[in-house]
Amino acid sequence: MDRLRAAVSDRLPGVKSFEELFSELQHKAATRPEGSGTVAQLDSGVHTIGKKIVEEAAEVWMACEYESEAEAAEEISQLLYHLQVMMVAKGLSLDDVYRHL
Ligand SMILES: N=c1c2ncn([C@@H]3O[C@H](COP(=O)(O)OP(=O)(O)OP(=O)(O)O)[C@@H](O)[C@H]3O)c2ncn1[C@@H]1O[C@H](COP(=O)(O)O)[C@@H](O)[C@H]1O
Repeated sequence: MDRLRAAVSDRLPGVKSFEELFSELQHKAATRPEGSGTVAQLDSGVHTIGKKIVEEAAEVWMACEYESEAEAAEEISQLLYHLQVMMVAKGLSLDDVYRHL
């Protein structure tokens, strides 16, 4: 728990954690604000979200093999986002996934 607290307090201001992003996406799904890309993704369905995950995974691979660390990190963040969108689409919680880690 101390390590978790240290990791949170070390984070740059304005930078969200995996858990914070997931809460935000769940809130967007529940409130459906105008202009939300997440709501549009959710409306597009599991098949389209799945294709996006595969596309982002390929971008992660390419960035890690051929691009900078910063570009690799950005692609990884996008993959994590789209995985979270799929979790919300499927009604999965963080614990549903964490129990397999
Ligand atoms: N972290 C993300 C995030 N990562 C990736 N993406 C989306 O994933 C796309 C990936 O970019 P690419 O360049 O790979 O894709 P692209 O092919 O150019 O884009 P598209 O043609 O697919 O739109 C981006 O265009 C975003 O639409 C994200 N969209 C939203 N978020 C966060 O999710 C939260 C809710 O966002 P909204 O629902 O848009 O309010 C906010 O905190 C956002 O910062």
